[in-house]
Amino acid sequence: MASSHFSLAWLLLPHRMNQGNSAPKAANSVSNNIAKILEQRLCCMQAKLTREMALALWKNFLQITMKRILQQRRLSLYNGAHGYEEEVIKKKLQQFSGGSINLSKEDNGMAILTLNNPKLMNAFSGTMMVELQERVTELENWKDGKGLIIHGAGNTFCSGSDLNVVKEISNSQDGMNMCMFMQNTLTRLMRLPLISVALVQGKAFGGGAELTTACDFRLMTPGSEIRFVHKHMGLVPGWGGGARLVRIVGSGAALQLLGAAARVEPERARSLGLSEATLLSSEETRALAEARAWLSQYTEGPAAVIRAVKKVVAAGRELPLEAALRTEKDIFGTVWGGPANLQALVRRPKHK
Ligand SMILES: CC[C@@H](C(=O)O)C(=O)SCCNC(=O)CCNC(=O)[C@H](O)C(C)(C)COP(=O)(O)OP(=O)(O)OC[C@H]1O[C@@H](n2cnc3c(N)ncnc32)[C@H](O)[C@@H]1OP(=O)(O)O
Repeated sequence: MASSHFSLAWLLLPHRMNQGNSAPKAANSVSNNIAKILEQRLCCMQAKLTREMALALWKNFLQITMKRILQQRRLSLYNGAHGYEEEVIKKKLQQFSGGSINLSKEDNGMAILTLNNPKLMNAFSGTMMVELQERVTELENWKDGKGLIIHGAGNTFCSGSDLNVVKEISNSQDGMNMCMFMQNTLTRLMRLPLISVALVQGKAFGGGAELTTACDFRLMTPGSEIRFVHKHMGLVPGWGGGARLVRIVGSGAALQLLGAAARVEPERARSLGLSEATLLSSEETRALAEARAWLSQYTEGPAAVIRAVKKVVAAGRELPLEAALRTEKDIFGTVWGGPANLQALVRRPKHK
């Protein structure tokens, strides 16, 4: 605005000064000088404005980037202080390609994350581990999101880590770094302000079984199974699936499932509280439609409220009581007097 006013004045000035015609030379020289001074000032101001705008944009960019990095650090478990070398393990994982992790975000606030490596029963290649981290970052930055369904391509969920990769990184340093990398990603996944569902079709084995526990709910199709096969691989869960399983089914049942590498079919999963429901269809498209319908009962409504619901529950699930209560207070503050709250006060619904 300011710069356009100045340009206008500068354009008008010589014309005005020439109107009288009484002392043309002197007037011309004065007008030229004034014009020059104005031109110089204008240039200075434009340069200053451009500099200020660039600086403001840069500051804004830095603030957003810092906020994101801090948010990721806050939501993650491991950083350099824990001997975790993210860039080292990422570089390593990038060497083992295959498959992909696909994300589709829908206008209704629901996202579908597809584990896509059907040739290997959707086992996680190195690049898929890195892609999962990227997709989680994308979901963290999706402010309209309310729900998430994770499923596998080709009618099966996931058979864990790609054993070809496991073999290549079987030394202790790589193993620890991969473990911390996946724990960070799955912890951030679990803490997303989205209500998440693992749709288990076919097999969820090893790391695949662990991934299901990072979701709020599990739905199973007829004939599917969840199996923590780690013991048979001479391992224990390392992606956080052991700790989360204890919180879902209790320590006794977790010990049974891990200790026997037991096959958990839909009925047993339901009775243990590991699965919320058994779907009617085991056909890929129909099962996904059923999962959407099931999830939509929790995601209908304004995003701000649904996300607040998930945040309150996540705090209650993870934090000691006093910290959870304080967090609940803060989250309450984000919805109290908000649009949905004010509209409800006008509507005064009866909750019959
Ligand atoms: C820390 C590591 C730990 C973790 O992350 O927590 C792990 O996850 S370790 C991996 C644990 N998973 C396994 O050990 C699964 C091993 N695979 C199987 O038991 C079976 O393949 C199956 C998943 C039960 C499927 O059996 P089936 O339906 O009979 O199919 P195929 O066996 O013919 O499998 C097709 C094809 O896929 C390959 N495959 C399957 N899983 C993996 C895997 N995890 N890594 C690498 N490759 C895998 C399988 O070998 C077949 O390939 P081809 O032999 O070339 O046909």
